[in-house]
Amino acid sequence: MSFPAVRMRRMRRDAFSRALMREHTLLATDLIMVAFVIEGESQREAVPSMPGVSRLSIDELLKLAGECVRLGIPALALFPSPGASVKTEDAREAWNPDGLMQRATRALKATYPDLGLIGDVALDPYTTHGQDGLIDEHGYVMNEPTIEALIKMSLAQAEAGMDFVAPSDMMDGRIGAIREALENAGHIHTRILAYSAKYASAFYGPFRDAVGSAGNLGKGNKHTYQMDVGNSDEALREIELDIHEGADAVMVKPGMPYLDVLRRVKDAFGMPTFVYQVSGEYAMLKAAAQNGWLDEKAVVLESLTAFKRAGADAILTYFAVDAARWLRGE
Ligand SMILES: NCc1[nH]cc(CCC(=O)O)c1CC(=O)O
Ligand SMILES: [Mg+2]
Repeated sequence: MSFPAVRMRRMRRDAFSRALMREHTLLATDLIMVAFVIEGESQREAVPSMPGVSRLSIDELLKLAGECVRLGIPALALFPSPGASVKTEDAREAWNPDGLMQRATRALKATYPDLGLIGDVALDPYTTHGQDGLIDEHGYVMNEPTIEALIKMSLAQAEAGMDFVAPSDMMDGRIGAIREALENAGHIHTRILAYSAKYASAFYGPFRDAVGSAGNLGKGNKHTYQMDVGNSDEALREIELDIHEGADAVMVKPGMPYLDVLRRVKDAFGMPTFVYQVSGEYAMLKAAAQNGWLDEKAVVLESLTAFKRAGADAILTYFAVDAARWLRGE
């Protein structure tokens, strides 16, 4: 059957039939807000490379959490920006029971027990060298010693009440090791969101400014553990391993340049599949909008809908609060 019997434009003519045939609709419940946490009180430090994003002290974080709850955003992903004074070669502050993440988690859980909390598990905010793991004398990130540190970090977060630990480090075998440690400690409900297919991307630049690891990393890079940009079969192998090691949800990161990977992952495994619209994606959209070159609301909602179309079950995005407000017409 062809033209004129088939006129694709017939269904597009009116808003009601466009609505009826729409395959994917973005909801506030698809979104995970991302926040950077700092010490202090009443502190909001603007991140210059991410206009509109601030690092928040715990009391300010509580206000953001309240807004997430009001808007129906199910979860908040926490990233610590602990400051230079606690950074060490061995990152030991990461598992201090009274460290920043642990205090933030307890405060949030006390006030908003139903808001899901996702804790980043990686050493980069806590190391003097800015790598996600512990390094040997050549600067190579050592796999097993790093896993031992990540286990301690995960247990500290779980103990504080974190709902999801989210290892973003890309060490081999860490999901299984963390799962076993959580089970042995009785944390049978703590979920693991595995950053399984995490690429060595230049789109993380503004994030490294935000958590204060950029200066420490210097000219270093993360190519010996994060994935090569040219690969997607490898992403499927990474995801499969993490599923077998006990991940509850898997992640593809970055987002917009990796929609093909997202689709392959969702099709291959049918796992809860999350995607991260990272800091550089935020900065790109924001900068163009601030120049008047793009319509911010339109492009942000379009980009988030595209993640759903590509197979994402949930989206970590710095735009979560804005997007949820726009979806309600606020
Ligand atoms: N463990 C580090 C980490 N966790 C999340 C991001 C990036 C997030 C973003 O760019 O928004 C990074 C940066 C990196 O791998 O260097
Ligand atoms: Mg892996």
